[in-house]
Amino acid sequence: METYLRILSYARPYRRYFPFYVVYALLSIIFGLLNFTLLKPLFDVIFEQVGPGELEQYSQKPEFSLSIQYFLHLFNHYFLQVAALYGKFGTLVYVCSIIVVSVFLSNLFAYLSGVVLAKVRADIIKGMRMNIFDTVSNMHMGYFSDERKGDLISKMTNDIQEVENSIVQSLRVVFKEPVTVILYFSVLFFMSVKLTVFTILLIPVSGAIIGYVTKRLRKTAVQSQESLGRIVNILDETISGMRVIKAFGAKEYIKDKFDQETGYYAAVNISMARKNELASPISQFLGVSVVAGILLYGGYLVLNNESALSASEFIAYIILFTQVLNPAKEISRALSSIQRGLASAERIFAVADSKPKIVSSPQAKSLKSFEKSITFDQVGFAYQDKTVLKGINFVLEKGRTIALVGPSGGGKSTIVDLVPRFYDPNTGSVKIDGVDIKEYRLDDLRKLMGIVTQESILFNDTVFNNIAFGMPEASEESVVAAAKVANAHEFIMELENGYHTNIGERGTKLSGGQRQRLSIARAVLKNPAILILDEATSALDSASERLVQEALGKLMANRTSLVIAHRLSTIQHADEILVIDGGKIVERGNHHELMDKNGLYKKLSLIQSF
Ligand SMILES: Nc1ncnc2c1ncn2[C@@H]1O[C@H](COP(=O)(O)OP(=O)(O)OP(=O)(O)O)[C@@H](O)[C@H]1O
Repeated sequence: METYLRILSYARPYRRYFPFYVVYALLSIIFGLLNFTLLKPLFDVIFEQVGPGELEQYSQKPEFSLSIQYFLHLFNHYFLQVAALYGKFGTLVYVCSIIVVSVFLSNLFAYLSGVVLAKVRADIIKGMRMNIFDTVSNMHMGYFSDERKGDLISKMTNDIQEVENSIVQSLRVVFKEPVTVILYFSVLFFMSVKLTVFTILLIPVSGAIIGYVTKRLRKTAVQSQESLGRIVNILDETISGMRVIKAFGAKEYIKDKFDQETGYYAAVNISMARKNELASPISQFLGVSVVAGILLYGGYLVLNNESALSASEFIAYIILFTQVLNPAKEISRALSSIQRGLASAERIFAVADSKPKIVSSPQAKSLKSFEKSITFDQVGFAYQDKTVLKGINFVLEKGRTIALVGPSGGGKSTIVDLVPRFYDPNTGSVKIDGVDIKEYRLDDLRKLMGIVTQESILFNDTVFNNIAFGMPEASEESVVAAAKVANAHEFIMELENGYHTNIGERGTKLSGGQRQRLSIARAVLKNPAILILDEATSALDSASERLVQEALGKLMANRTSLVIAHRLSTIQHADEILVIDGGKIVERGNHHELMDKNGLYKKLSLIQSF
């Protein structure tokens, strides 16, 4: 229930539509009901059931009062007048015309209420999507290594779709169908209390049976959505890793994996469908059984003259009752789909409720410029319980470059990730201009930095938008200027549409070196005070390598840079080199000092393995 209400809370901004919906829905129900209440007089006329007493009774117009009695009387008054004037057939035409008009109105209002609901439904889902997207984009980096990507994508697409299909669809059922049932039952009560009490006694029994079936659906729904998450994961890995899969002949392996998961998904869905499909036949069967019961009991009462119902009233009663079955069935069907939707909604809300571990503190200071230095003071860090950094101390002065080198897995990437607060240290602190970076506003801190990663992170967009990423106000000239500094302008101009060429997903239409130069151009345009650079390890051909090196050189010139270095040229130009191994700084100094030391650095440089 709590989850359900929470979904509805997304509709709060649209509550002004609710009165429209209520009015339309009520009118639709009332006009629908009118059809069936016309049946009784119709039968009366056809079966010639109207006695002289009744004729007498309705010959006068009634005194106005706001009661069912008044309207019934008024209706019968006109009805008998029409009957007297036009005869049986004329009355039939009269009744049928009213039926046609009221069916038309009933459906018109049903349509209008549906339109209002569709708007609210679309808005609820949009609100949910935006909410999740926002939450996920605010999460700290660690979250993305803990959560499976496929599962996240699946939650943001399939689960939301499931909520849309089931729960929001059932909104109609929440109001319209129960009101229909209540109104129809009121009329039934009005017609015969005895018979209606009898039918109401039968309903909880059928309700309990249907409830039992639908409750079991939820667990299966969770399994199904989790499996779908894994399917998306495999698909994502397969498509992004197609090159490796083909080269290593791993097609069969990945196919088997996919086959297993889709097989499981199919099995879960079959089991879910079995339960789901059961709901409708069961309610159909129970419904007809109830009608048969009423026929039997009511027929007995009528035959033995124990009921106030006339024969035509009894038939009208039965017909009206069968009309209650439809909304009742809708309610039972909605109950089963709500269970599925709730399972999805819970998965979505688990994401929506995750709290980012790295946020600006409420008293955070603004940080407009970088003046003096970045300091690592006794920094220690662990991923969960795996310690990867211990007692890291260094000072990076403004305008200087520090290069981090060392064997793989030593902790270099982790060190640079602490500067933009992708992670926070467990012990010690990282300071900018003498103040712990946790005390600055996160946005301000990151605005000072430009990051060029080992793999060029490009988006399926134009060259222009990839360079001006996060800077929508950047001018054409500034983007071109940045591209020129990054040695990218020439190749961009050779592309089909120059700066407006779409570079494909992750820039697959470009070469490795071109991708790197685009990433560099992006950093040049941002012109950050602090540059964090993770040099690519993959070797480029010498011409391309020279262009990239030159571009990097220009990017780093007169800038404060923290570089994970793999190129000897970068290392030689660094003011200080920190050799990182096993989470510690094991050697430090410039190139010559370190070569003289005869330690790990010398060993690494001799085998060229930075
Ligand atoms: N998200 C993570 N969760 C758990 N452990 C991690 C995570 N990221 C890295 N590690 C571990 O932390 C250690 C340091 O990794 P890091 O990436 O900082 O090393 P590195 O020196 O940059 O290596 P490389 O040169 O290969 O990129 C490694 O042992 C690695 O297995």
